[in-house]
Amino acid sequence: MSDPTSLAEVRARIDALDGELIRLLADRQALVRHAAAFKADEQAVRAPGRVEQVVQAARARALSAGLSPSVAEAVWRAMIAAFIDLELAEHRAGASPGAHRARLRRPHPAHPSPG
Ligand SMILES: O=C(O)C(=O)C[C@]1(C(=O)O)C=C[C@H](O)C=C1
Repeated sequence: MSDPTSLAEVRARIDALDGELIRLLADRQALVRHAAAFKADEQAVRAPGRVEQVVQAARARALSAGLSPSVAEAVWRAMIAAFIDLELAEHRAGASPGAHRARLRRPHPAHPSPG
């Protein structure tokens, strides 16, 4: 990666990377929602053993990619916590990923779609 020559360039490159991260996170979210549909209860949704496995894998990958392992761990723990909240909400609603998408497409009562 070439060195940026101004703060504006740094920020433009960060914005571009954020766009890629958002696309990747949307793909990850779709998989997480499918995972929720295979789980029987809240304990299975939380899966603390799996969380530790994913975090340790992120630390190891970070190390070989030149990313600080502690930054990777903090980011992964925050991301997984958010996905667990999403899975729990889906579980409590008793919804499949398809049903959830249908719910998301429905206009919010406070913000009806125009026309
Ligand atoms: O692996 C799972 O079971 C997931 O639901 C994915 C995921 C994750 O975001 O990596 C989310 C919630 C936890 O249960 C564990 C891991």
